Amino acid sequence: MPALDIQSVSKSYNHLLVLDHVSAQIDKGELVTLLGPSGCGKTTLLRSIAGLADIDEGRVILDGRDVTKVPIHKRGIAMVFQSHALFPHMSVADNVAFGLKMQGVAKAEREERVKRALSLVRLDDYLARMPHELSGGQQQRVAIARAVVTNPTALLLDEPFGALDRKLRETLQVELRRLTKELGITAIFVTHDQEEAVVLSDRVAVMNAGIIQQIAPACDVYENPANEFVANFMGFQNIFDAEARSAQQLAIGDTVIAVEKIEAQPGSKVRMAIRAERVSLASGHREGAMPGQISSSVYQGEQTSYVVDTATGPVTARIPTTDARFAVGEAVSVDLDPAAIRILAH
Ligand SMILES: Nc1ncnc2c1ncn2[C@@H]1O[C@H](COP(=O)(O)OP(=O)(O)OP(=O)(O)O)[C@@H](O)[C@H]1O
Repeated sequence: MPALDIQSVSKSYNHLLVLDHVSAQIDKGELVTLLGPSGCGKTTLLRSIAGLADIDEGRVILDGRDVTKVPIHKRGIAMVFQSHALFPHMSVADNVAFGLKMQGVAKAEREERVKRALSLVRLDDYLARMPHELSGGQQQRVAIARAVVTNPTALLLDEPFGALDRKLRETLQVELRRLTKELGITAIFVTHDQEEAVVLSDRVAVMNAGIIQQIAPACDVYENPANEFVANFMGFQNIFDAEARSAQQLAIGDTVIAVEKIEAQPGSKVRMAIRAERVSLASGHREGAMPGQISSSVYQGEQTSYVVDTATGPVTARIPTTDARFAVGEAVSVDLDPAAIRILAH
């Protein structure tokens, strides 16, 4: 039985369909991220699970219990938001103890659980501090401790690290993952940052226009996008038309490439994707390779990104800067790594 079963949930705001029959099953102890562009419905889905938004259709089942009509405070859910919603006039310990107090947990047990929760977020020594005496990252750690201390059936996090700098975000991502795994908490994390989703998740649900486009382990979404939207969103810089010549041959313009396997009828048009890191370049035109001309280059530190004009259109190649030696206007051969070519579903 899944810990959370989202069954065909739909929601509209002013006749605009924001969630379109969304379904997903999440196992106990699993960390799933909802990833997608601004406005795709991530927060609305999270709020629907929490009971903060009424849904028009569908059901939300938590631990086998239909909670569709159950108010938020009776769902056993804890939430963490982007802005630190700590009580400003309460100490760190009192902030974390608040939910337990509401549940009527006795003082001695409360103190014990608050200490453990704060130790899990490495804030053992901060019990007596006030929120304004903490950094932004520490405040978010307190918010997480406050959320997990009540042993929620699910922990819902809405871009909790959105306001923090990159380095701190990375630290907190690792900590959050460790914490949820240690406690066996089922968690759903909203983000629009694909790197964050890949680092954190057991599975990533990529959303667009109120629909989950793909829900799969992070490496699958990253390496085997289900369709063009997911490929684009997961950073495939090169997406173009091609033709399946046979089960193992793909024609891109006049260039024919041997690939491992194509699931398409010979002669049919397909859309293909390849990451810029899997495209290599060589000076001059070589027989059998795709000919092109360098149109721009951007230095990116360890790597340099080139855009090459080809008969198929622009192709982006990202190669180690130490190997980069191409001038704008130079004629080059473009090689696509056959193992890295992905054929996209329509
Ligand atoms: N209370 C509301 N009333 C009317 N429209 C709303 C309301 N809440 C959200 N919307 C609309 O629903 C759509 C989805 O919003 P939602 O906040 O779920 O997106 P999101 O994917 O979380 O975006 P972001 O990453 O920008 O937070 C948007 O078009 C938004 O304008």
